[in-house]
Amino acid sequence: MANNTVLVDGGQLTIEDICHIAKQAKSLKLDDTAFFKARINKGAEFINTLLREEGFVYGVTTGYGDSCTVSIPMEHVADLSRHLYTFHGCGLGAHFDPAQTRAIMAVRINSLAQGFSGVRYTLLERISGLLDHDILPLIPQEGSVGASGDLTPLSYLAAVLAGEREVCYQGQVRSAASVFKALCITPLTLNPKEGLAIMNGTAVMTALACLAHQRAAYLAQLNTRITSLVSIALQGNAGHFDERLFGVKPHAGQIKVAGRIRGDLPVAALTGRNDTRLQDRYSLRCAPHIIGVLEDALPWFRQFIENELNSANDNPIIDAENGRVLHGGHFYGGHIAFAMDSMKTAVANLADLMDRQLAQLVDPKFNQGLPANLSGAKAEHAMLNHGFKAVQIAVSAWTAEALKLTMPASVFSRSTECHNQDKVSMGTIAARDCIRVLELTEQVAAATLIAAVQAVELRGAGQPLVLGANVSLTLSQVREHVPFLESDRALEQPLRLCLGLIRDEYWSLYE
Ligand SMILES: N[C@@H](Cc1ccc(O)cc1)C(=O)O
Repeated sequence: MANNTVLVDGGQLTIEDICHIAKQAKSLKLDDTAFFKARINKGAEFINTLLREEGFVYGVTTGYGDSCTVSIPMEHVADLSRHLYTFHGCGLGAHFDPAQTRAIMAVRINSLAQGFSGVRYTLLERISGLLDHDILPLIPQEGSVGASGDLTPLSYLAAVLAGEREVCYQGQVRSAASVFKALCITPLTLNPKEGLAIMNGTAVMTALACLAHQRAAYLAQLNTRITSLVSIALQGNAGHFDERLFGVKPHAGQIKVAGRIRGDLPVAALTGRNDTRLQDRYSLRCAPHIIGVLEDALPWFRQFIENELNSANDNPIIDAENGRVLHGGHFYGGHIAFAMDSMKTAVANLADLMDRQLAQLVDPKFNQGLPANLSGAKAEHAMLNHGFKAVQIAVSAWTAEALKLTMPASVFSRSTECHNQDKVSMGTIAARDCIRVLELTEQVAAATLIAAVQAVELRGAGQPLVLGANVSLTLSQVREHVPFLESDRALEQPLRLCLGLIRDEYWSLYE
């Protein structure tokens, strides 16, 4: 398999696979072997057999959810999928961006490829075809309770496959019908179970969770490097990251963070006892204990996310092999809800940590002799210049906004749909909150990184510092893009630039 493709064959995908497809670093390749096609088609054929022999299948010859007691006469069965995506066309709010939309499509196709949804191979091919052409359904973000699946947002994928609603194609919003016509794509008439199979799962929240996991992992490393810079700039006590010290409280992620900071600090700082200050404030001394929580949680987040990603999250489950239709609640996104609620809390704690680190850097009462607000102005203009004062205020605002979003979404279950869905996950809201918390925390990181680099340079102005290779690399990689702040400057542009670099994972951090 060429390594610029991700094979979807009913096997296991990783978070990275989904992120690669989302960012177009790799393309999705659907298994086209006769074996796989037959395995998938067997489910669709089994539904036809059931219809012929028994004349009854939930969601095929019945209404949906609480309306399952309503029977659909055979002559109307073919219209049911169209009705399903049509009445769910009520999403509101901003649309998912292109990367998120690709991730959603890839996650859904992978669930259908498990072979338990009773859809035709053709349906998988059509979703994969949309990804190949980068025809992206315009999906509104709001309107899923994340338990009866992401029904409403996924109805936009179902409708587009049928040639309805709008897509984003080559950067423009156009009707799906016009794009299909231009590319000679025939709209797909969905089979009776296919509308439900596309919509009755957790693809939206799981896709966001994959993207969030990658961003959170990078932020944990970036916050670690920033902590090293802050410690150097504040002449911190390197002994706080001592190997033996962490050996006696052995959380693996915490040990990893302490080790990374230790590796970043100049060797001289590690040898002696810090005689100027015994104990730094908690935002330095406890940084491994804060970042370490996220580092330790990332593996279990991954386990939850990848399990969901590689599952048949649908209902009913069509077990063609054993000739059974299994009715359950696999559309319920409880694991993703919990992972996202937890991740947003751990990430917002990083925002809070960096906010406190920056507060120390700018404050002449605590910054060990650095200029107020880290202003780099020469003495004759010092009184005019305010350096990072407004940036620090903005960081406090972004941090407050991130912290405010940590209210768990999963505890806000509402009994809905005539009390059929009387307990729901709210996982999609949790995932959207998590993405927003990540955005805000990246803003905090961009500002703190620029300020910390300035602080290290100011510290070195009197007597040049001996810096380790990692830290020197970060300094030069920041300085390639953001010059030293001597006289007051509007910092929006460098902040935006830095934010883009964080999102592209530009800085080399740790192995
Ligand atoms: N998730 C429901 C199906 C459903 C679909 C659409 C609805 O509007 C409501 C319910 C089930 O599988 O039981």
